[in-house]
Amino acid sequence: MFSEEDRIITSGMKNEDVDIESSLRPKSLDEYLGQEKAKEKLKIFIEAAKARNEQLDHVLLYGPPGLGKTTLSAIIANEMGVNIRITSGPAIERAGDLAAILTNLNENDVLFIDEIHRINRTVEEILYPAMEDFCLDIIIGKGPSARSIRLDLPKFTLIGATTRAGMLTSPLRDRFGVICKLDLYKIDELSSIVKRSAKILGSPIDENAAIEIGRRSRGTPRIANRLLKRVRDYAQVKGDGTITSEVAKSALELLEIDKLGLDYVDKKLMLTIIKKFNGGPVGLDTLAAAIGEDRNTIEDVYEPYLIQLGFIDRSPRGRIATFNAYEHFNIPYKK
Ligand SMILES: Nc1ncnc2c1ncn2[C@@H]1O[C@H](COP(=O)(O)OP(=O)(O)OP(=O)(O)O)[C@@H](O)[C@H]1O
Ligand SMILES: [Mg+2]
Repeated sequence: MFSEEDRIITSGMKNEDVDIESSLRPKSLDEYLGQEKAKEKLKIFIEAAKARNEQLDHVLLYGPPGLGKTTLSAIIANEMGVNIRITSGPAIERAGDLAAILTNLNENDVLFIDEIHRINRTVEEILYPAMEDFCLDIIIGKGPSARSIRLDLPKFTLIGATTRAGMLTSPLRDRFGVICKLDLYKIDELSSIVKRSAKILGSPIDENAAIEIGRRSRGTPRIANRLLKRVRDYAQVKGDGTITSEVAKSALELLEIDKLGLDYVDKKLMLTIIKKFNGGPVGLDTLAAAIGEDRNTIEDVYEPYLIQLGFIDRSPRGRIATFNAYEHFNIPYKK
């Protein structure tokens, strides 16, 4: 019925995002709102590396999609005053592809590998010595005459991004000196992001409207920006372009986003636990089969927000719907 493309609150990228995205992307750590813990750590390490005139240690960023991993990587390179080369795990097919990228880096550059958990085994093995000793071991020739030569690489910083650190092999994970977890954003942080974006887009917005949009953004800046763009269209057509809280509310209602930002997949997931499995516990695989979604998608995309809302508890025996969830869906709680 619906595809992922139709979901306005998908945290994945859509085509329309590409052009506006770049204008909304913060360029420095100070412009990057929220994620105070990660920012504080990074500030110190960046300052220290710069003072020593060295490359920054390798950084692993993990967290749900749309929280700003790509943005943060570009900011790190910017703050270090170096170039960034962007690629992704699935894009590097052969060991030779990675070797070509690595040998073309300049001293202290950042190599950003998105979805690093999807890198293949042979490519991953090239990364180990590259990350640890900044060298490549290349085998030349075949059979008895084969020999291995070492090629020195420029000192570089690898920034890896993944939705879950647990999906990385431990030898790879152990080679990152800085590990930063990005958390879902709080409503006030999201409303600040909305206000910042509205300013860049040239749309006047009320404080309460910004909060209203923030509240329905599932803790995710990418969704906050997308909702803002839709609400802005509505304000332009139905009003004078100013985003008041009335305008925001009507627009969001029209988009069928409920007041917590839940959409039909979230509802289906919660109501399946509540009605079909009597509130749980229900195992992840069983739940995934019941709602026709992939188990990884449930874990990475839907569950983090439902857990933050306190709608789902994880127990060793499976997922449980909480009192809050029953209350939200107006279903009498019987436990
Ligand atoms: N801390 C922030 N402050 C302001 N805007 C932000 C922040 N984080 C992200 N954004 C905005 O959200 C958008 C999405 O961020 P980004 O593409 O970096 O997410 P991501 O975590 O890399 O997502 P994915 O995991 O899907 O690749 C960006 O265009 C940016 O404008
Ligand atoms: Mg990204």
